[in-house]
Order: sequence, then C-alpha cells, then structure tokens
Amino acid sequence: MASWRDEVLLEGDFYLAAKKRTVFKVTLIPGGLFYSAISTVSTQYEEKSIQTSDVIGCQCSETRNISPARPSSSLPAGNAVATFTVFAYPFRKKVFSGKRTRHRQAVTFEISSSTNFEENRKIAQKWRNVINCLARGMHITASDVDTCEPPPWGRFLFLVNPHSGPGRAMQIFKNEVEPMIAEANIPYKLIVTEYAGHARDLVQNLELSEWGAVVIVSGDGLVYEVINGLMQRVDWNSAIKKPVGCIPGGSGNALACAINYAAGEPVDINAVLHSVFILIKHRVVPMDLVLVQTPSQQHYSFLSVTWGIVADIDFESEKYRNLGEARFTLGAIKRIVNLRAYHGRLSFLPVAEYTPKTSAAPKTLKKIRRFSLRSSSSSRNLSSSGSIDSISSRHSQSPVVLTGARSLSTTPPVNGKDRNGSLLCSVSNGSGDANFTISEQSGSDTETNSPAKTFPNHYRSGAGEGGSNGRTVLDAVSDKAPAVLHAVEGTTLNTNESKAYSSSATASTEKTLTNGRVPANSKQTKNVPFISTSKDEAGFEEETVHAAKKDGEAVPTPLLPPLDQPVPDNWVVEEGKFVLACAVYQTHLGSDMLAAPSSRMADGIIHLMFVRDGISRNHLLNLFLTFSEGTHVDSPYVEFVPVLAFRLEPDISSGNIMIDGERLDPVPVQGQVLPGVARVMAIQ
Ligand SMILES: Nc1ncnc2c1ncn2[C@@H]1O[C@H](COP(=O)(O)OP(=O)(O)OP(=O)(O)O)[C@@H](O)[C@H]1O
Repeated sequence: MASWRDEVLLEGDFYLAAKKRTVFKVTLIPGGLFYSAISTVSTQYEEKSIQTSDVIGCQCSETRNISPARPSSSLPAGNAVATFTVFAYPFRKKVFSGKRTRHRQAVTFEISSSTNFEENRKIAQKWRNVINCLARGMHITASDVDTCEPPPWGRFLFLVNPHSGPGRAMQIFKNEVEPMIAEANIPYKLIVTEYAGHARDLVQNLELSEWGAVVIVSGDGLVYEVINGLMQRVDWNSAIKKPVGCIPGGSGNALACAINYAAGEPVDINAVLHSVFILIKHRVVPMDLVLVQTPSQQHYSFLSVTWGIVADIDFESEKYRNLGEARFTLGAIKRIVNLRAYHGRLSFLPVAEYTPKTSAAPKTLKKIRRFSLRSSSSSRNLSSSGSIDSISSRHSQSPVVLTGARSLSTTPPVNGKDRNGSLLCSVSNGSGDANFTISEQSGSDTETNSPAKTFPNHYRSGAGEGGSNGRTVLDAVSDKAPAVLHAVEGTTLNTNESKAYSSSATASTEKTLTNGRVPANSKQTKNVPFISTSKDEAGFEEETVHAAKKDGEAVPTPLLPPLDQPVPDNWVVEEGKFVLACAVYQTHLGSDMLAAPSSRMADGIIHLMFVRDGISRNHLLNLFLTFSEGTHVDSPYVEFVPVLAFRLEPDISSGNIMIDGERLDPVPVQGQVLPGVARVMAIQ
C-alpha cells in the first residue's frame, strides 16, 4: 500500500451511503483511497482504505437526500444527491482454511458539499475519472486530476459454450461475469456457441478491429477453437495478436488455471471471480503456441500434447463430464487400476544437453538452444547485418537466454513464489549449487489493445495484491555465472545491459537452415531461417535458430523435418515402453494438476515429461497425488526436459493422443514451439 507521503490527488468531506449520519474525510492518493470519520453521532469509525490495485471500476449515480439522516448536509431534504461508487475486490482470509480469496466491496460516497446538484455531480465525476484512471494503471499526478479520463475500453466479444463442463457456462456468465463487467463499465457482446466448431468459424471471419478482445467462457476446447481459427486466417500473424481472455466454464479449464496461477490469484477457490478480476485488470501478455503436425493435419496447440495414461484419463473420463473436474479423479483411479504402457519412440530437441535422471554421468551444460521467431518486417537486420547476434535481435525476441558453462537442472519455483516471469535454475559448478534466474521475455512485436500500450511504464502497478505486480525484471547476475544474461519482461534493455552482454560473446557464426539441416556455406537471404551460434570466453555455446513470420505466408517450422524422415542428429531419441509422455507449455493441466511448475506463458519452451514403463501402481498413484503441488517433477520416475521440438511415434494403434484435450488416433505427431506468438489477457 502506498504511504501517506504519496502525493494527494483529491480530498473531500463526503457522506458514506452505508453510514448515513457520518461525514468522512476522503483522500485519494495513487495507491488508494482512505476514509475516516470526522464527525460522528453515535459511533467512531477507524480509518479504512481501498487499494487501487483491487479496484475494477468506479461509477457515478444519484440518490435522494432524506431528512433528517444528513444532519450537517447543506442540501435540503428530498434533493438529488450526487454519488460515486468504488467497486473493489480485496483479498480476505477464509476463517477455517486460512486461504486468501477476493471478495466484493462496493463503497458509495455521497457528495452534498454544495446546494447545487450540478456542482456536486461534477465533483463525483472528477473522483470517478481519477479512480478509474488509477485502477487502469495510469500514472496520475495532481496536475492531471481536472482533465484525466480513462481510455475507452475496446469491446469484448464473449463466446459462451452452453455445453461445456457441467453445462453451467451461461449461468456463470450471467451470475458472475456480467455483474463485474458492468462494474468496470466494459462494453461487450455475447455470442452463445451453437455447435462444435462455431467459435472457430466465427473468429475465422471476424472483423477483428471491431473488438478489444475475444473472451471465452468455457473449457479449453473453445480456447483451442479460437486459437486455431485465428491461426488459420490469411492474416494469422496479426490476427493471433488479438488478446484472448479465458473464464473457466468447462471441466478442465487448464488455461484459466495457468492464468490465475501466473497472476498469483487462487486457482482452486472462486476461480471464476479471480479470472474475471484478471480479465478486467489484465495486461496483454505474449503466449507460446506449439505447431503440431500429424500425417494429415496441422494444429496450433496452446496447452499440451499427451499420450499414455494422462491422455487416456482425459479421453475416457469424457463420459463423466457432468461431474466437472471430479471426472479426472475418477478416470485416474480407473486407469491406474488397469495400468497400461505403450511402446513407441519419443524424440526431442532439448534446450540444453539431456542426461537421463538414472544416469550417473555429471550433468554438464555447455550449450543452450533457442528458437527465435520474428515478424519479417522487423527481421530485415537478420539478413543484412551479418551480425545476427546483434544486441537488438537477441533481446527483442529471445524467450530464454542462458550462457555459462555450468551444469543445469530446472527446479520448480516454490509454489509459484517466483512468478515474475523467471525460470529458476539450480546450477551446479562443482563447488555447490547456485541459484540463477533465467528471465523470459515478451515478443518484440508485442501489441496491446489495453491501456498498457498508452501507459506502458505505469500500467505495471495495476496487478492484484497477490500478483507479482509485473515489475520490470533485470535479475542480478550471479558472480558464479558471469555470462548469464537476463532479459526484461516487456521492455527493452538499456545500453549498459546490452554492452554487458556483448562483451561476453567472443565468436559468432551463422548458417541458413532447411528442414532442420544446415547447408554449409549457404548465403543469407531474407526470410530464410538460419542458425546463429556464439561462444563466450568460457566456451559456452549458444545456438539460435531464427525464422521470420508474416501474414499470408506459411507458419515457419525450421526445427521440424518432414514427419516421414528421420529426426536430425542433434535430437535425442528414446525408444521403449512409456506409461505417459506429455508435452506441456502451461503450468496447469487442471486446477489440481500443476504439470509444469516452471513453465511460463512465453518462455519459448515445451516442457516434455515422460515416465517409462516399470513404475508400480502404488508409485504411480503417489505420483498423481503429487501433481497438485507440482512436486512430481522431482520423482525419480519422471523425466522432465525443456525442449524446442519433439516427435512422438506410437508403435500401436490403441490408446489416445490428446492435443489440448482433443483426441487423435495414435499416429506420429511432432511439434515445434512458436515463441510468444499469441496474446492472452493475464497478469504476470
Ligand atoms: N453449442 C455447442 N454444442 C455442442 N458442442 C459445442 C457447442 N459449442 C462448443 N462445443 C464444443 O464443446 C466441446 C467441449 O467444450 P469445452 O472444451 O469448452 O468444455 P469442456 O470439455 O467441458 O472443458 P475442458 O476442455 O476444459 O475439459 C468443444 O470441443 C467445442 O467444440
């Protein structure tokens, strides 16, 4: 909370609608609004406050002055009274569980300082405007208060699937979403989907400029439809930047859980309320997609590709859809009892060297691979500069950057404690462990339709109490890994930071790349994917595959060889029987399944998890029980590998492959990350 030393923006003596006979001194500072009784007839009131980070909107209205309830009012009884109401959702601790959850608070102030209603109304409107600007994260000073107005909202298009989950999506919209959207005064249109595929058809033909955002009130199936509808447009590169919001109305709601988790909001209680809160307080945040190829189709996946027990549970529990999320628990019990393992081949291009958990060999990190996808309009330097490792290209798109010759294993943040967009890594250099922070970075071509675009530096203060407040991240570089580079969330690095980096690279080369292979001595041409490599003084290598994306052109897949051809030599191939294999790129697969705790929305990483055959039912059950806390990643049975691309080739035709919860017959599939291409309404 801001302190009293903060600049006072507005002050006034108002009645509180709830305390009819008391005048309150009300003070507004950038961090919040304070009010305390200055005259009391019967009771003393403590000073109370409302934080602007909890406020979703403020509105004016009028009421009647009722005599003799206003002893010191200058208004005659029966006259109109101007009011403003602040709608806030602060956290409160639950009595028994001790868990923090937001609750609604509406505080109405009545202005009766003048006998002239119009004058009072103007005062109320001024307070409303300033409070709304602050709630939207704008930086307001005392000199702005007479003129400031919040930027108009872009209209939200709500897509509600009446059949998702237990069939409550429409009820959720009416009872929980609509009232909060009205409090925030956001214009919207509601479309109820009429058939499977309706949302995809809609967004494929939508005039996107008419909408501030597309918001899904459903499960992940409708999110999948919207993402794929946008990606299948000719103008896919611009269309996919339309912010997508997500309110949990289905049975799994993995994306909604991931968004709540990233914002530091509860995932398991009052999930809808917290999701709507995020929707209103959102920033536009980049999100990775994964392009998934099968022999006959191409999918754009935002969540996961699963095979084995996780896919079986997801598909086979469909028939219990009316149980909501409990369907997964029931499905898991049934599947563990009838445990199956599937034979196949799992290949992947790891971000760093892969060493199986069972191996006694030291885990040495000598190389980091990245994939950089840029809008071709901004990629001209890549083909002409001859220095593709120039600072600007590194920092404007790099999803994860790490240099330094150390052994590395990713460790989960402690229950989401580190949610500043940073991936914590435990790095061992032989003399003990050191913690390093790898920061992820937003895409260079981040566009917003939110006020963040107009007020980028100040909008960050708008995060909720439990959130990370979206602070600018330039993490300290440990002296044990001098070459670790940190990117900045949503901002560009300053010159000093750039210089610091450039001194660490001693050599760089580049080659063009075709279908995962690198022709020697090929010449750079515009829009042709290519690899750059650089080595620092310690011999640590960083290899980046660069590709350009553009409306009207195919989505680039330089990491993927044709599905009927072998994977390149730099891929790892694991063959055998698997109980499960999951490629995950969100933290959650359900509210009690923190599948990839270290995942970030735009980390440019596919988190590949697999369990080989040989695990007992007992151990598997225990493993499933640890999913809710995310500690399964520490299990000796679970391999957890950050990768840029993967291929899964099941040997048998039984079982299921699920892409974002949509079933496929077990056919060969492969996927490649598309770093930060999509945009979601979130708080990081
Ligand atoms: N009006 C409709 N009638 C029938 N099916 C629909 C309709 N609208 C959408 N659908 C389809 O319903 C399917 C399930 O919806 P959704 O995934 O949103 O809910 P869910 O499966 O309960 O949630 P989750 O995927 O999170 O478990 C989607 O694949 C979507 O294509």
